[in-house]
Amino acid sequence: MGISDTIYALSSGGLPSGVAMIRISGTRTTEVLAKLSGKIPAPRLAKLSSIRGRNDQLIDQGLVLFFKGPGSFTGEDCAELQLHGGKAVVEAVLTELAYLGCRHAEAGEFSRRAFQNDKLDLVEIEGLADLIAAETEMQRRLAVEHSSGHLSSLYEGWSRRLVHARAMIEAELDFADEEDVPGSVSPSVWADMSLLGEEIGTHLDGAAVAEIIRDGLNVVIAGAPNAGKSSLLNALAQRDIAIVTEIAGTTRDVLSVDLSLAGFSIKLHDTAGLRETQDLVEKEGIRRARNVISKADLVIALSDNPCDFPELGAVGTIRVGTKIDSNPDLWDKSAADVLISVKTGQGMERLIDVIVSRLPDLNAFSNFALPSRRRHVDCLNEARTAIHSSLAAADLGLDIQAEYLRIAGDALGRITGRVDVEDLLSIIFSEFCVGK
Ligand SMILES: Nc1nc2c(c(=O)[nH]1)N(C=O)[C@@H](CNc1ccc(C(=O)N[C@@H](CCC(=O)O)C(=O)O)cc1)CN2
Ligand SMILES: Nc1nc2c(ncn2[C@@H]2O[C@H](COP(=O)(O)OP(=O)(O)OP(=O)(O)O)[C@@H](O)[C@H]2O)c(=O)[nH]1
Repeated sequence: MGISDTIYALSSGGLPSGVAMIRISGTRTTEVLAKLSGKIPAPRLAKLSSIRGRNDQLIDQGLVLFFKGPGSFTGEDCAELQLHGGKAVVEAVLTELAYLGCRHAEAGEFSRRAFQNDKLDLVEIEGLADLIAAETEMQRRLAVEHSSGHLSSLYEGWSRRLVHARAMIEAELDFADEEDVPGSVSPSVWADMSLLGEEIGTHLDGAAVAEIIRDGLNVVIAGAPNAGKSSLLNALAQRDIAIVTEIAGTTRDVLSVDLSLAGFSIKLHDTAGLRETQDLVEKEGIRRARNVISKADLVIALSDNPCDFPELGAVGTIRVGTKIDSNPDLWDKSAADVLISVKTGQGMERLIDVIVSRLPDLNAFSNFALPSRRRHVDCLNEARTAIHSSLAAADLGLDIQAEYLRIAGDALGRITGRVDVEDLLSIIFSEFCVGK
């Protein structure tokens, strides 16, 4: 490796902070530590040291940790400097590291090295990125299943079963008599492949829920002008985000806000009131409203008049009657799912309960080992299809059946990164922050 194979970055967050952590990785780690702190501490023991720059000038007193490769996060020699989290302190140490010939790490570069040194596979690395990005409890639980290796073990178990089946088939092909057509493979092999296809199918059933947990549920507030849409958005967000006026047609563009409900991330969108109009700007607003409604996971349809609910044709709709403080007599029970007044707060808790009841039922899943990324889902689908093709190809010969199982194994291997993923790496690692 060249002179700048040793990388560094501030791995902790914004400054100033109580303590800041600078991480170093690469072949020159010990040399750099010796220059900065005079000595190399015993591996994995935090040692309080003076950190000195050129001319022996004291920069800070902090904790120094050394991790001898390959027993480190990246698999290389690594070090951590846990400093006082002042801007100038950190700046001085980073400057010193550059002076000593190290290079600032790129986003995700520590994790990339961990992958290259077989410390982490791609599922774990993607899980780490998700764990760092997680804002809700559900996102954290999903991510930690990936980052901790649980999902990787599941996929590796499946890969081993495929390899075993292929080995049994190859043995039959190799050892069948020259004149003989290859005989049959033990039925238990096919029974296991059939079971594996089902297991992958069940696992894939969790993908829709995982996607909602990871990317959030799209909830759209829709209805006629003046129905109280913007008032509801502001009330649910507990912030003054949308402009509220008595003028019908106030909201033009789609306004979005992120909420956390029952541990789920919700993307709530306020839209322009739906009506016939000649106003060009309002027309465009309504076009955008219809567009987000068509992509919604859930629509909250508002009306301040029971005879006037918008017909949206959307998948999941909650019908909400508004302004019941001013028009209580207009409504009978059957007209709406929920009646609210943003002004008095009446019905708001019930509305939230109804929204939560429309969220995926996590009790249906025994754990959070769910496929959360398009990339995983595509590979899993490919593997399942190939297994089914193999099972259906009994008439075409064992070699064709074995080839389908090879395709299935490769698809699974691409999830964890054991097979053919060079072109994916830059995309995956670029999602990371620097220092990870
Ligand atoms: N101070 C500090 N805290 C941290 C990290 C870190 O790098 N530094 N982590 C960074 O993400 C996470 C912990 N993850 C880590 C993963 C592996 C190793 C490591 O040294 N692995 C070696 C030895 C394993 C062992 O002794 O059990 C190895 O895998 O060989 C360290 C931290 C969260 N907390
Ligand atoms: N009395 C009463 N008035 C309400 C309530 N909610 C909203 N309003 C009033 O109804 C009017 C319209 O509210 P908005 O929230 O702007 O309605 P909107 O559906 O977003 O309207 P557009 O942007 O025009 O589509 C405002 O004057 C609000 O103060 C309520 O619960 N009770």
